[in-house]
Amino acid sequence: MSIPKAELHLHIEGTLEPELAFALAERNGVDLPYASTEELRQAYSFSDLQSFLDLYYALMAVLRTEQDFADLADAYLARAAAQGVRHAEVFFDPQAHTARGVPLGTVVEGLARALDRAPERHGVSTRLIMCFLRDESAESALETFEAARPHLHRISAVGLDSAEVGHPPSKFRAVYEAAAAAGLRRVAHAGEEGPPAYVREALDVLGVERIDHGIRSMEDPDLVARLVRDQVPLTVCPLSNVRLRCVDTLADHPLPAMLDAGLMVTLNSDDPAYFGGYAGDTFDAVAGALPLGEDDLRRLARNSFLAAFLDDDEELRARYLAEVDAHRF
Ligand code: HPA
Ligand SMILES: [Zn+2]
Repeated sequence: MSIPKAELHLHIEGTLEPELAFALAERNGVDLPYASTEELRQAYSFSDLQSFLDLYYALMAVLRTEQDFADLADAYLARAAAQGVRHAEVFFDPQAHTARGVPLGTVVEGLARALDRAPERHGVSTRLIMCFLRDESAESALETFEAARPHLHRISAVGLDSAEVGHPPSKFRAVYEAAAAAGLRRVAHAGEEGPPAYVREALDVLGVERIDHGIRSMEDPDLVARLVRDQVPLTVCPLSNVRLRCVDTLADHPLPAMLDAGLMVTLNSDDPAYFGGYAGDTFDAVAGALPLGEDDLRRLARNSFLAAFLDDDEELRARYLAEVDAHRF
């Protein structure tokens, strides 16, 4: 679906398509334990978040140089633009790379090379969001933040991702305080596999402005009432939820109930190379499987720009919103 949209929940490492993984493996002399792209694709069958993360981190071995990160981001931006994405807020996982000996500067400067030219090359504006791995220690997150200080002019926000259960947001209070003091915006994954209490903690302890996923909030009516009252954006990823078995089938997804409840929901692709679709594919899939009308789809697209970190360019946000309003299905 080509309606103009912002992508607010997108892990750049999750856009690594099998073809690019093999090309980078060859360029860098990295051995992949798969004979072909088809064999690799067949491994994309997940039982939960952890089973996905194991493959996701393993494949990152092919990403080594600035050019690799630039090529990865440029390939994503081209695909996103072709599916109506006008603005992309891109997550990256620095610790997944520094742990393999790839310097943080290589990652940030490589990604920035592609992001900087995205407006002319692809007609896409961008922001970069640095995520901490919640299954690593709080000290490691703080060290990562300190290492990122020379690059903060490139980074708009911090986020929190990886294995959720057993790693509550409160573990990261200190690094979120440091990020806020440095003027960064704050988001966090919460309520994907973890309980509604993690969503509350992300808001109350970490001071986040948006919740990534947040679908399990629906189990807690008081929390839903608060999220509606404050219009806290939830970056929902239905294809991810089905592939990681947080939801049985797309037809069972709580997206319509979330919209009915008055929640500020946006639609996103999370790790599109692994979960079966980019932003436009995700709009197509939910439109096909769920009782959503054109008004709902337009609302989801409007929400994506309203929830975007475009406060420093309200003119651009207004232009995007006007494009959504002018869209004909
Ligand atoms: O959906 C996700 N959840 C947590 N961590 C992640 N890292 C990439 N995708 C995800
Ligand atoms: Zn995610």
